Amino acid sequence: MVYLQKYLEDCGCDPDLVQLIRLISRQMEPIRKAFLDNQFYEHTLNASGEVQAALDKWADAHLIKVIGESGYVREIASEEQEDIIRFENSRREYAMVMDPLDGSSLISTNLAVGTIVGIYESGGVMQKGSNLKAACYTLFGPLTVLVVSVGKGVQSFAWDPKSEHYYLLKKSFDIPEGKIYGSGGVYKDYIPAHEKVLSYFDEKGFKVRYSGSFVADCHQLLVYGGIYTYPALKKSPKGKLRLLFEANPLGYIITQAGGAITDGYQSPLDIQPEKVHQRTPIYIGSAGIIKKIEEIYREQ
Ligand SMILES: O=P(O)(O)OC[C@H]1O[C@](O)(COP(=O)(O)O)[C@@H](O)[C@@H]1O
Ligand SMILES: [Mg+2]
Ligand SMILES: [Mg+2]
Repeated sequence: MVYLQKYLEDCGCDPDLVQLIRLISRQMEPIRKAFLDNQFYEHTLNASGEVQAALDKWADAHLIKVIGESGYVREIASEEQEDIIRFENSRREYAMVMDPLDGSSLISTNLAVGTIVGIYESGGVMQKGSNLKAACYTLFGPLTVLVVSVGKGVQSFAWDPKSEHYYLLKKSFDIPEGKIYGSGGVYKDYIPAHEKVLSYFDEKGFKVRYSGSFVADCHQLLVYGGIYTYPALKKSPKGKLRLLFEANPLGYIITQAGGAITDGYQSPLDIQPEKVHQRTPIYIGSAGIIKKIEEIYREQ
């Protein structure tokens, strides 16, 4: 069995980056254990104006504390924090963006949710996603699975509670041109370009697979191919998902697996962020389908 730390070291990762990814990965069991006592919703809103789940706040506070104390990270931007958090005493310049708990609306349904993290080597968090040094996410499903990319393709690791290690599950992913899709939003709010994209999916006989958890709906694309989308809507032209915490880390990983991401016109990975919590429309998944989606948008 190949364990996470050994695999990252064999990839030639900086030792502190190996330790940072390992430290992040080891917070997933405490987060998983916190599910039981954090099934309720708070009366507070996050910076995106969304009601916070107790687990959103628990995971956010836990990760900020542990990662902040590690000394590896200079800045953290979190979906659950209004402002960027700076650690003056950090001994390294890594900068981390995170969605501490993605899929919050599913916590009480026991469907798969996860934690999303992007890591920049230096230069702070307000950077293009194309500058990411590494990205990872966990999926709290039947297994606790960690999916990670350090720029050398994509690997998945499974948590083994007996040995208390993550061991290598799959050492590479190559996204096929699949025929499943999941679209956020409601029909009456769809813009004409998105309606045309959905008609294309129907013509091609695509099946709907949408759970309400971005990280879970994206993860399945690594295996089956296809598309996850939360598009621009009439009343919210930038869609729902956040550029820094959701689009960029998953866009980096899916691209590393031979897939692609677009907002309809360009890759969000090429967008210079202006606001910490800015949103972006997202189509993510099989590269050939993304190309077709951009053709449809160009024809509008
Ligand atoms: O409930 P909707 O409108 O379908 O939106 C679901 C989407 O919202 C999200 O839950 C937003 O993420 P958070 O749970 O981190 O806020 C995505 O995971 C998911 O794809
Ligand atoms: Mg999210
Ligand atoms: Mg979240």
